[in-house]
Amino acid sequence: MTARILDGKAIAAGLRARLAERVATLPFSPGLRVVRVGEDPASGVYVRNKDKAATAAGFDSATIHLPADTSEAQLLATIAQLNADPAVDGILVQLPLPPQIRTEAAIAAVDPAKDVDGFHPLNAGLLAAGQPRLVPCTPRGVMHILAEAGVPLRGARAVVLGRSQIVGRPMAQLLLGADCTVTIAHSRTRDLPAECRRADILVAAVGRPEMVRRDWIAPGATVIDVGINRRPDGKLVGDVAYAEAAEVAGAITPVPGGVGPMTIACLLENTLDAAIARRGAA
Ligand SMILES: Nc1nc(=O)c2c([nH]1)NC[C@@H]1CN(c3ccc(C(=O)N[C@@H](CCC(=O)O)C(=O)O)cc3)C=[N+]21
Repeated sequence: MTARILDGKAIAAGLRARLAERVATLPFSPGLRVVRVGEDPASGVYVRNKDKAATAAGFDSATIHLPADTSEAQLLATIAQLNADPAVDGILVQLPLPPQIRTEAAIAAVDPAKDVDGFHPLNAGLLAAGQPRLVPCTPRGVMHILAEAGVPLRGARAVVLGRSQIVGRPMAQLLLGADCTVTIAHSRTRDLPAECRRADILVAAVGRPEMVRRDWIAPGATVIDVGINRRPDGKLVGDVAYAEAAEVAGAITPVPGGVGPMTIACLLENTLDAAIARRGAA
């Protein structure tokens, strides 16, 4: 068998087009502000792509770039200004942050109503309580891909590989909310390959290049690769050994062109949701 390729790039383009149509009907431009501290190189590409996508879809998007030696107090003051600015609907503090800033402090400083990353403990807690409000972009994007691909969720066995606050945990909550039987596996899981082989839907989000091999995948399973790792030779690879996995899986997302573009489209979707919730327009 050779797997169906789940084209996240195309699905993201469709989603962005629908969002742009909705934005065009609003009496305002939803405001998105990305706060970047320092020069993390991976963040550079991401911030540029996001800014381009947001502007093209009619959002009022801008990046606030602070120097690498910004103090935590200075960052919190910048966030407070954005919280207070009525034109700003969505705030994203780009991670990773430099070591002098506590990530939890920055995340907790964002007004939960403007937290378009869905990282604030209030939004994480609401999701865990089964009352999702603003949901992290990458897991939201994965749910769109599964829906577009027509993957049955009710009663399906889903294994999420990775337990981060950003992807693994919220991903598991969304799949549970869609009536999957969910396992969260991680670096300390005993016999990881056997655990993964039980999955109808396998979501790999560990950040280890090509860790998931052919024999970790049940024939016909849907494989979602969240990893974006740059190899020493410059090539972008996922957490899944793509070529061999595609020989057993029923469907698989590529890297690049899979989950990554969905993350950006869902950032716009969250920003539109936040804008409508805040301003009461429809
Ligand atoms: N507060 C915060 N929120 C984030 O969502 C966040 C963050 N910080 N820090 C960095 C990571 C990384 N991230 C990516 C999103 C899309 C692509 C993407 O579109 N990738 C393209 C390839 C781009 C390329 O060629 O490098 C693809 O997979 O096809 C990549 C990376 C969001 N992040």
